[in-house]
Amino acid sequence: MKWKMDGTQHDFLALNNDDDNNNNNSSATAPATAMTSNDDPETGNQRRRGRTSPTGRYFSPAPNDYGIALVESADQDASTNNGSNASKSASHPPKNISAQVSAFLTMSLPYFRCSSSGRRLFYLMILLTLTNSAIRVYFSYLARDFWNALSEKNVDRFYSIMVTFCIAMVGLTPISVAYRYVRQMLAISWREWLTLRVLGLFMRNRVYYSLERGCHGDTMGAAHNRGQSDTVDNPDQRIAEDVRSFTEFSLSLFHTTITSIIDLTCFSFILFSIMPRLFMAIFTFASVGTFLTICIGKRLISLNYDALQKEADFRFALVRIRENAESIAFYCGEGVERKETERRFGMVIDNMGEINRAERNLDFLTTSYNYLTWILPIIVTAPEYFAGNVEMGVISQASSAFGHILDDLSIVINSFTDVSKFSAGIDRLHSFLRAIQELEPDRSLESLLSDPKGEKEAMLNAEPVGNSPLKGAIRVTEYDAELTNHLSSRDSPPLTEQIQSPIILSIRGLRLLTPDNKRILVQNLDLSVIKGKNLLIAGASGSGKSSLLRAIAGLWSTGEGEIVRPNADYVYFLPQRPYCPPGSLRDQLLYPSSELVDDNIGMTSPPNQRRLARKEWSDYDLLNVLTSVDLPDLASRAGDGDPIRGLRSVLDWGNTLSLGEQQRLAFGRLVCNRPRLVIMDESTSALDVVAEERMYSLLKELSPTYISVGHRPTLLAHHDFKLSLREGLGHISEIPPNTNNIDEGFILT
Ligand SMILES: Nc1ncnc2c1ncn2[C@@H]1O[C@H](COP(=O)(O)OP(=O)(O)OP(=O)(O)O)[C@@H](O)[C@H]1O
Repeated sequence: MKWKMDGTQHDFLALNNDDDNNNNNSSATAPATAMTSNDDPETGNQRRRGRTSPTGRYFSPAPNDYGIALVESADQDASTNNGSNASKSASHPPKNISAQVSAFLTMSLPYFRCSSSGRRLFYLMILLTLTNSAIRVYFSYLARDFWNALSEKNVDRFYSIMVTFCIAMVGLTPISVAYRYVRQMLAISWREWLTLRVLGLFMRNRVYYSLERGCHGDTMGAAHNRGQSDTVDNPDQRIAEDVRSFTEFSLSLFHTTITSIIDLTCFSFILFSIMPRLFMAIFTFASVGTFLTICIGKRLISLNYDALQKEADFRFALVRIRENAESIAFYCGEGVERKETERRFGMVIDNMGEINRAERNLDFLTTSYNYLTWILPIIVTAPEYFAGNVEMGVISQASSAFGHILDDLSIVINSFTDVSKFSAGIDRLHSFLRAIQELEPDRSLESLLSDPKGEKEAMLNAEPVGNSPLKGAIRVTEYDAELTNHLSSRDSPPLTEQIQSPIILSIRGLRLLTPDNKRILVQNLDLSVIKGKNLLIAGASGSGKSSLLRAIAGLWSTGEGEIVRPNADYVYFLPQRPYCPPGSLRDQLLYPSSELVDDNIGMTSPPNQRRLARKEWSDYDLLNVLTSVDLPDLASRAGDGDPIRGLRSVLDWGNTLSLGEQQRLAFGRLVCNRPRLVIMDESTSALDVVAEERMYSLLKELSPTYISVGHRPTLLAHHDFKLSLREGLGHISEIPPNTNNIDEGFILT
C-alpha cells in the first residue's frame, strides 16, 4: 500500500492522520459525524481524524479533499533503483527500537544543527501544529453548543453558532494551508540537504568504488570480523529513494506524534471532565489493542525489510538485461536471463504473499477493534442520556473526544504496517551511511554529515592529513610533478645504475592482497620508474597486473608498502574499456575536465586546474585531436556531415562506438589532458598492430612516461623495461632496443 500526497508517492510512508484538512474534518464536522447514518463501521469511526480502514491503515476516502490518495502499488520501493549490485547484498535483521531511534537521531539531527532555514521552518511547523490543535479543541466546544442548540430547538443560538462557525472557517483556512505548505517546504529542504550530503560522501574519496568492490582496506576487514556486511546493495536507491522517504515520513511521524500528544492531553481533560468512566474504559481498551497488535504484527517489520530488498533485486535483474542487451543477444541468453528474472520476481511475489497473510491476521484484530470503537462510547454514554443526566451535545462532545483519544492511543495499531516500512527504511539508510563512515573510522557519522570536510576535526587535531585517500596499509603518497627533483635516486634504487634521471614513480616494499584479504597478489616489490623510461607489466591472467595499477591509483589499499607518484593532475589511467560519460563528443574528449569540478569531491589533491581548462580547446583543436588518433571523420559522422555539429552531438557513445574507436578516443583524451604519467591497462587490446603502433607513436610525441599492462609481444618494442609478475613476485628486466617481437626471446609471462 502506498500513499500519494500532492502527487508525490511515499513508499514506507503512510501515516496520514496529519493533514490539516483531516484534522478540520474530524473536529469541525464532529457534530455531523456523531453517530449519523453515514457512519459506517466497515470504514471505522468516521469521526476519527485518521480515517482508519478496517485493515488498520489510515486512508482517505475522499482523496481530493485532502490531496492524498491511496495507491495500490508494489513497485515504488524500487522505482528509482538502477540496480547496481543488489545481488551482492547481505540481509540485515531489523534493529531493536533503541538502535532504530539512535539511527534516526544520528541521521536527522545534523540537518537541524546545520541549516538555519531548516530550523526556522521546523519552529514554524511546530507553531502551526500547536495552532491546529487549539483549533480542534475550539471546534469541539463549538460542536457541543451546536448540538445543544439543535436539541433545545433554540433557533437564535443555532444561527449564531453557524455564523461563528463560518467566520472561524474563513479565518482558519489560511492556517491549515500554511501548515501543509510549510511542512512540504521543510520536507523539500531536508531532502535536498540530506541527499546532497549523502551524495557528497558517496562521491568523495572514491567511496562509490570502495563500496562497489568491497575494497575497504583494513577497516573493512574489521567490519567483516564484526560480522557486518562488506557490500551495500543498491546505493542508488538508498540515495534517491530512501533519503526521500526518510525525510518525508519523519516529518509525518513527527507531526502525528506531537499532534497525538497535544490531542491526548486536551481531549483527555475534556473527556475526563464529562465522563470519567468513559475515560478509563478507553485507556484499557487502547492498551489491550496495542499489545495485541504488536504481538500479531511484529513479523511485518522483517517482511517489509525483505520487501525493499527483493524489489531492488528484481529491478536490478531487469536493468542488467538492458545494460548487457547486446552480449545477451549474441549468446542467445534470453532463456537464462528470463529464468533468473522470474526467479527474483517469484521472491517478490512470495514475500508479498507473506506480507498479505501477516496483514490479514492483523486485519482480524484491527477490524473488530474498529467495530468496537464505533459502538463503545455510545454504550457507555447512552444510559446517562436516557436517564436525563446529560444533554445531547455532551454526548456528541464525549464521542468526539473519545474518537480523538482513541486515535492518539491507537497510533501503533493503525499505522503498524507503515511504521514497520519506515523502520526498514531507516535501517537501510543507516547501514549505507555506516558503510561510508567505516571508510573514515576516526570520524563519527554525525560529524561526517554535519561537516563533511572535517574542518572542525582538523582544527581540533591539527594533524597533517594523510595523502592516501582510503586509509589502508598501502600508503599512496602524491607529489607535485612540477617539482622535478622531489624524488632522488637515494630515495629508492634506480632500475639500472646508468640511469640517473628523476624517478617519476616509486614502489617500496609492496605487498598487495585482494580486497577480501584472501590472496597475496604481489609481495616484496621494489620498483622505481625513471622519467622517460617506459615500463611494460606482463604476467599470466589473474597474476595481479590490473590490481597493481589499482594500487597505484589508490583504489586498492589492502596490503602494505608505499607508492610515491605524481598527484592526480599529472597521472592519467586508461582502462581497457574506456568509460563514455553522457554528453557530447567534445565531452568525451575532454573527460574528466569540467567547469563544474569543485573541492567537495574530496579528491586527494586540490581540484585539477588543468582539468578545468576546457575552454582552451577550440573545436578546431579537437578536430585535430580526432585526426591524430585516427578518427578523422568521427565528428562528421556524428554531425551528419557537419563536424562542428558533430562535436556537440550527444549520443550514447559507449554503445555507438566500437571498442577500438573508444580506445582511440581515449588516446585523444591523453592529448587533451597532457599527463606526465600514463598508466594503461590493455588499452590497445582492440586495436590492430598498425593502430597500436600509431597510438604509441603519438604517446612518444606527447612524451609522458607510460606504464602499460598487456599480453601482446608487439608491446615490447614500445617499452624500455618489463616487470613480469609470477607467483606473487615481480622480475624486472631491461628490454634491449629494437626488440620487435617474441622472437627476440622475451616472452611476456
Ligand atoms: N574485488 C575483488 N575481490 C577479490 N578478488 C579479486 C577482486 N578483484 C579481483 N580479484 C582477483 O585478483 C586477482 C588478480 O586480478 P587482476 O585483475 O589484477 O588480474 P590480471 O593479472 O590483470 O588478469 P588479466 O590479465 O586477466 O586481466 C584475480 O584472481 C581476481 O580474481
